[in-house]
Parts: sequence; C-alpha cells; structure tokens
Amino acid sequence: MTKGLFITGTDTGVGKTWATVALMRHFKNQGHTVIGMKPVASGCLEIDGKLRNEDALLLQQNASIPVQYEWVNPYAYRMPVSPHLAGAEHPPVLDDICSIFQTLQQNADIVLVEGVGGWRVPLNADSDVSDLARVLGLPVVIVVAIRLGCINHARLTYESIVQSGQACAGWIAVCSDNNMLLREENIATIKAMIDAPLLGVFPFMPEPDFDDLSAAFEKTL
Ligand SMILES: Nc1ncnc2c1ncn2[C@@H]1O[C@H](COP(=O)(O)OP(=O)(O)OP(=O)(O)O)[C@@H](O)[C@H]1O
Ligand SMILES: C[C@H](N)[C@H](N)CCCCCC(=O)O
Ligand SMILES: [Mg+2]
Repeated sequence: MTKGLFITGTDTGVGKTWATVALMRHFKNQGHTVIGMKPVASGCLEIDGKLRNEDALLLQQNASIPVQYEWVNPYAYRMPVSPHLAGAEHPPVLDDICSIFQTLQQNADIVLVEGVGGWRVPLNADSDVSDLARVLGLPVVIVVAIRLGCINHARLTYESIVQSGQACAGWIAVCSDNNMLLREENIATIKAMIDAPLLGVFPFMPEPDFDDLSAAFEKTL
C-alpha cells in the first residue's frame, strides 16, 4: 500500500465521499492510522461564522487522530459551483495544499485525498483536479456511479489519467441507481475496458453503513 490515494470520480455526486470514508475504515481495520483530506470544497455552509463543508466534516470525524478543520479543508467556498468560479477571489494554491498534505502525512500512515467534482474540474485559472493529484504524487482511484452514461465517463476519466502519466490504482463501482438496467453487465463492460483493477462494488444503500462498504475492499486492498 502506498502512503495515500487520490479519490476522483466520473462526476460530482457519484459517491467519492462515501468511498473515501469506506477506504479510511478499511485501512483503519487493517491497523493503519488514516487521515482524509478534501483540499478544495465548494458548496460550504456557514457554521459559527466559518465556512464548513459536509464532506470535509465527515472526513475529519473519521480520521484516526484529531485534525484541525483547516488542514482537512484549507479551501472552503460558499457557492455550490466549480471551484475556479466559487473561489475566484481566493483561488486554491497547489503548493499550499502540498505543504499541508505533507504535514498530514507525517501524522498518519495513510492520507486519502478526495478531489472535487470530476478529474478535469478547474481549480483556478491555471490548474485543475488532475494537476492537484499530480503534485501530490498519489495513485488515483476512480469512483464510478453505475448509471446510464457511466461507461463513457469511466473510459474518458481513465484515459485522461493515463494520458497525464499518473498511476490509476483502480476503480470502485457504486450502485447508487437502484433502477439501473443490466447493472452487472455494465460493471463487466467497464472492467473489460479499463486496465486497472476493480477494487470493490458498493451495493445500493439509502444510508451509508461504512463498515458494510469497507468490506468491499477485503480481497483487493
Ligand atoms: N452505495 C450507494 N447507494 C445509494 N446511494 C448512494 C450510494 N453512494 C452514494 N449514494 C448517493 O450519492 C450521493 C452522493 O454521494 P457522495 O456525497 O459520496 O458523492 P461525491 O462524489 O462525494 O459528491 P461531491 O462531488 O459533491 O463531493 C449520496 O448522498 C447518496 O445519496
Ligand atoms: C458543489 C458540488 N457538490 C461540487 N463540490 C462541485 C462540483 C463542480 C463541478 C464542475 C463541473 O464539472 O462542471
Ligand atoms: Mg464528496
């Protein structure tokens, strides 16, 4: 196991946060200390005068050790839009994120980093999510929501990761559409078309049970 993973997805709302928490649970069950990071988040709420993101709060709650919010989520934006728009006045600086990431790495065996939206979402005028994963030097996991359109999105995301020269550690199938036709066949199709391991299949689950979800990685990670 490398000392971290970067969790991206085929889109926003595909299950990256649940997958990241399930991976944290899995590595904790193996005896590792784990911290989760969501460096850039848009769609934050003001709590006690400070912007807070629900994904980041969940990652903070699930860390092996107490971690200050600003290290989990250094860039928190109010508007639920692409971060280069939400953060136009105070854009993310990748070097700053790297420094915090390195500090977190000194405090845990494994640091898992959740992206924002999909792989090519712009973060500022010059960089996007793929650049963030590259500067952090982490292998990438793709979270794929198994719904109509996912084959195309999964292939495009995988191809873009490969093209950028980054390692793809595998992908996770999230069965979030209970009415999806030919679900198994869709998963098999992506499996055959992506040259990276299927790390786990998450069943449909109205409320997250992270112990159940983490069991998906028992044989692969
Ligand atoms: N296994 C599942 N079964 C059913 N629904 C699911 C499952 N996983 C995720 N979902 C649904 O998808 C929603 C989005 O999941 P999640 O918040 O993890 O997505 P995300 O990719 O992290 O989104 P964002 O881009 O906002 O960070 C959940 O709130 C839930 O409603
Ligand atoms: C607010 C939302 N939940 C995400 N944090 C932001 C998703 C940005 C997607 C941008 C895009 O690809 O068009
Ligand atoms: Mg999320």
